[in-house]
Amino acid sequence: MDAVTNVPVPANEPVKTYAPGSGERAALEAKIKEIGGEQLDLTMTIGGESRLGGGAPVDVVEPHNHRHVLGQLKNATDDDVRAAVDAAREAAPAWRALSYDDRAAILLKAADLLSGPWRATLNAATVLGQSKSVQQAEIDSACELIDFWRFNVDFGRQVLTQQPTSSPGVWNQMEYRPLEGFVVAITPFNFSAIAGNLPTAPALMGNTVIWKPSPTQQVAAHFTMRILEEAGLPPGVINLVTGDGQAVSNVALPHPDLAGIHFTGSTGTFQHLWRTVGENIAGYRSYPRLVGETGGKDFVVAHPSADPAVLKTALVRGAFEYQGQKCSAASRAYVPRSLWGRIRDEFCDEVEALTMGNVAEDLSAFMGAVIDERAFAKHKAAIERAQAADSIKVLAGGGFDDSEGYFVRPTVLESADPTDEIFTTEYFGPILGVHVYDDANYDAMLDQMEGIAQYALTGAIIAQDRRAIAAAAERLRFAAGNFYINDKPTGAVVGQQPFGGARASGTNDKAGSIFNLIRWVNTRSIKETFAPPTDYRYPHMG
Ligand SMILES: NC(=O)c1ccc[n+]([C@@H]2O[C@H](COP(=O)([O-])OP(=O)(O)OC[C@H]3O[C@@H](n4cnc5c(N)ncnc54)[C@H](O)[C@@H]3O)[C@@H](O)[C@H]2O)c1
Ligand SMILES: N[C@@H](CCC=O)C(=O)O
Repeated sequence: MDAVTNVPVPANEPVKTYAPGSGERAALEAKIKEIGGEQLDLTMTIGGESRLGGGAPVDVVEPHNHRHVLGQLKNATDDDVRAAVDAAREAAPAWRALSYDDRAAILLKAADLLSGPWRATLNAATVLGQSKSVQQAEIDSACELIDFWRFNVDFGRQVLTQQPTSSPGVWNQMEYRPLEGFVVAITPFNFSAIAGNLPTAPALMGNTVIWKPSPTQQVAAHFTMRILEEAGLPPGVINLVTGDGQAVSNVALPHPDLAGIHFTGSTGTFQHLWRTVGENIAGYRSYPRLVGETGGKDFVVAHPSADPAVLKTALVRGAFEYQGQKCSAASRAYVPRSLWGRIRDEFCDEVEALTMGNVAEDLSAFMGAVIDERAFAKHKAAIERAQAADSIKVLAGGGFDDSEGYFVRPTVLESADPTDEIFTTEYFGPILGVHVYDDANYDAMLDQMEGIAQYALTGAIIAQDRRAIAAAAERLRFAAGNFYINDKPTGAVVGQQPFGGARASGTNDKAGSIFNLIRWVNTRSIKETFAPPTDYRYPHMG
């Protein structure tokens, strides 16, 4: 039974349309009604047992209708996290003793369950809990998560096949052990796919995990855990703890068996986690692997040769889909004066016309609400500052209303000062800063914008002149980990555009790729000599 197997060849999950009258739309509507009509107990799962955390309760609400409570979680306490650490350590020997194929089969089954019977549930949870439009939910909680699970199985297999050469009389092998200890996965609110990928990628490579989702993503995280259980994930392999993460910081991060952190979220939180590890560095059994994908100040650069319709579409979709709450969202644009004069009014009219509302009731809406009160306050403050600044013109949007949901209108700000904070600060909302440059200053503009923000996540060049494209690609080589030519800077697809950025945007280990999975193994080189020497003397000794 020790055959070296091939794993199924992965292909990207097709995106369903949810057109009016379609079967998938009817199934989604029914699930939205069902989940929206319940009050869920958003439990932890520790050692396979579901129970509520021991700390303060947190209501999880619909962002577009914040009086409606979807369920309640309780913050995990230090004792809860200690129990999760114990469960992860207990489950580790049996989990790593399973073959790669056995572990992979669980993720492949989870992908099939999500592609079929669980699709409407996870999409409905993402629409309700994170205020994604149906189209944005489908590309995230269905397609991207299915892709992560199927493609990672193939990428992990490729890691295992990397073997050294052997000279005559010797057999050299590379063994891929899991890390010695447990991995902590801490996940953001904005992508159900990222939340599902971060704990399962280390688990696939044989590690056991403590998973701490964002409270505002907990409804979808809750169902993700149920899918993994139905797929056969043994108890203790992934232990879900709920809440704000304080107890994880207190208990799991300084633990001697912390073997790695798999994080996606803000730059500030990642730096806090890294600092905590640094402060405890002498106490660990091994150096913890730190993998973190964080913030962005993503750009669209337009050249005078750009196709105006391509530019407008890249800006509208890139900046405002999912309310600009993608780490990849276009939040600054550099447009030549000649082109801006031609597209500005039409572009701003399109932005003003974008539909925004209760995405769970109106499946045709383009946008929903921003995630919570804190995000709303941040965006409101940024817009009010811009409205009060002489150097900034508010060209579109500028409105906000939190009476029913946390609604912020898609907003376009123009400033002649390319150092203003609208070009440097991640607002993580539907706010786009535009700087208009003189056509003759293309090169100088590239030099200025290259390093003005601390991030290097995504960026796009919109141009038809090949020399202009080449100049942007070269000068902005280190300004983005994902670079797009004549496309929006969002919407990376697993297996096609491995995703991640550098500088303050993260460790760039490219989620959903072989480079990420390599971080979750600890290699052992084995040399076997078939006819070992029996005399210590070398020929030159005579
Ligand atoms: N580069 C990427 O791939 C990528 C993808 C998605 C989101 N992001 C970034 O994520 C951010 C938005 O997500 P967010 O608001 O959920 O980020 P966040 O940093 O506020 O939270 C991320 C996670 O960290 C947890 N957390 C916060 N403080 C903690 C602490 N002291 N100890 C332990 N856990 C703690 C949160 O509860 C959450 O689970 C943006 O900056 C965005 O750019 C980056
Ligand atoms: N991978 C996603 C962004 C994830 C961050 O929020 C994209 O490419 O748009």
